[in-house]
Amino acid sequence: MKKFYPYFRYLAGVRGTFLAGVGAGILFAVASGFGLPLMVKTVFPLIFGKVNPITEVQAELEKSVGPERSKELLEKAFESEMKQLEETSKFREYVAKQVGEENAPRAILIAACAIIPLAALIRGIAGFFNVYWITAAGLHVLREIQQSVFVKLQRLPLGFFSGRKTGDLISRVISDSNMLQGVVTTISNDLIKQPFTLIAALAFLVKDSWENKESFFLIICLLSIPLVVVPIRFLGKRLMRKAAHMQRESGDNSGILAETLGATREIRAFNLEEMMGQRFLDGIGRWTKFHLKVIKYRYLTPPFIEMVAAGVVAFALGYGATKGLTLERFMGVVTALYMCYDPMKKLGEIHNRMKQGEASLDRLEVILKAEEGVTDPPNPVHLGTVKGRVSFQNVEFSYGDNPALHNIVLDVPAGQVVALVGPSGAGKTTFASLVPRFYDPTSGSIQLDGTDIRELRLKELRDFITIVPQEAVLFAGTVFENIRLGRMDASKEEVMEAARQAHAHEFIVNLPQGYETQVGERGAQLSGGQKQRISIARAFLKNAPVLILDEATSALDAGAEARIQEELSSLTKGRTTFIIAHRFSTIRIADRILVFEQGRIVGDGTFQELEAKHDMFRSLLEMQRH
Ligand SMILES: Nc1ncnc2c1ncn2[C@@H]1O[C@H](COP(=O)(O)OP(=O)(O)OP(=O)(O)O)[C@@H](O)[C@H]1O
Repeated sequence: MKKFYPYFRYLAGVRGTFLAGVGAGILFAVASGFGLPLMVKTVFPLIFGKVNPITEVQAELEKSVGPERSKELLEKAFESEMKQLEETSKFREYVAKQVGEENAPRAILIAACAIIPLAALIRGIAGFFNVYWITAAGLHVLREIQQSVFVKLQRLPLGFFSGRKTGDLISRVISDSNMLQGVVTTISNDLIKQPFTLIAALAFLVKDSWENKESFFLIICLLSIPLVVVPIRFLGKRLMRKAAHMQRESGDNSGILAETLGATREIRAFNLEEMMGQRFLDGIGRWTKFHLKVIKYRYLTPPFIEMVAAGVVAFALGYGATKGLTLERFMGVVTALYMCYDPMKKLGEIHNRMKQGEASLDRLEVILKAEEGVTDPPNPVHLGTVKGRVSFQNVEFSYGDNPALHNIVLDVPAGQVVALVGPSGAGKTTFASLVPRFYDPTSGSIQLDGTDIRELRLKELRDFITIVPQEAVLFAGTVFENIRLGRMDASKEEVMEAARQAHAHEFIVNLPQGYETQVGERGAQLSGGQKQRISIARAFLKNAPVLILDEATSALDAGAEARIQEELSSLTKGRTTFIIAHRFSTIRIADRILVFEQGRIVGDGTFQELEAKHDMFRSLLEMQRH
């Protein structure tokens, strides 16, 4: 339960609804725990007054000892029953006066019977509003949690994602928050009503004990509570462990599914269908196993509590019979006892559901409590515009314990086009990732126009930088919307102009709905070259002073590639550009080339300079040419 406390602050936005729900819950509880036993105790004598054993005993006594003495004796033995009997008689007299002696029994019967649906109505309405309002408040809290998780996911450092499966993260956001939603709804249903019903029923038993100067029922009820609580706690702990396993398996299965859906071609090409199918089947098997364990621990509690309750009622029955209890009192007490155990049973279920919810909350908190790493500075510097000079000063960087860059010292004047070359794993991508602060250097600093980039707001810094990734990333929506992502306030003309610059306009207007054509998820309905052009148009539209270009390794046909190269080189004009270069042609258009090897810059110069004196560069060129 403690785990949920920090999230109660989200209730602030729905305080009124929550309090109304609590109020309705208390009304329901009092109507159930106190009202029902009281009703049973008072309505039954009205209906079955004639067969009431006290009235029979009274008649017998009156015959033998006379009315005065009989009243005295009965009052001593059945103090509360006599009072009630008196009230009942007064009520009868009153009704007789109103409707006449003849009609009185019928009127009383109708009145008494009417109390039952009336009480049910009050209880029902209060119960409904309790569930409705508390659920509304609970769902509000859940929405806030989901929103925080989503916002947090967008702020987390890239390192957080590289160690995790996307499917598992999706499962945390969707399945675990759905689980929490289920918990919130169940808890809303019972969390307020049940404890108060228990208290109200106990209050009835206290009142009964007080009036009858005998606390047997209250004591056995109180004594049996630990019998119920201990197993609830024991089973709850196990349940939480199994629920955590179950959710983990669910995350793994989502991982397998996401992987399979993301690699449909490769799976077919390598005939991996059977292997992936088996993996998924094994995953579902494990999930089913843990799910069954969760069900076992969750549903073991209610029968156990019912057994205890039935034992206590049987005990009460035996005791009542030996002590000559009146039927009304006995019925009242048994109803109150039932009203004690039913909430305990439900509270047991709540406890179990909460444990299950805690397991899901734990999984969500892995995201919510993860360190953000790259954050905005407390007092950001505002630059407005920049020319685009980029400097690295003694920059070191490691992925955890894995060093990736060593002592990078570099000054790139505004507008220079720099190609990054080197063998695979040399650190080119890492180097380029530090400029938009996807990661911060482990030591040293990077400056933009002389200002440490960590002093700028992330949003401002990233507004100065355009990234054209290896593979164009398109989002579901129209072609127009996809280009406009470069600058959300761009006009239609500006979007079209950017498309012209990227030589995309021609093919776009030939699409079925032109700029309004839906690109499909991840641009599935466009060719690789078309997607790249849209991505380049987006970069033209953004028009940022710094450009990071990750050259595509997957080759298009020679003609398309040459044209895309053309557009890319026009995109680099006037911008400080870092190209992660894979092609000879690109390396040629660069003003300057940096040669990377094992996280160090081992060569820095123009194409001609490096070709003349840098062995490694020459061997890289050789590899390119063949
Ligand atoms: N997210 C990551 N977590 C841990 N290590 C990483 C991560 N990304 C890269 N590395 C490691 O850092 C080193 C540099 O990788 P980087 O991707 O920067 O090389 P690269 O020169 O761009 O390679 P390529 O040309 O193959 O893309 C490599 O040893 C790589 O294994």
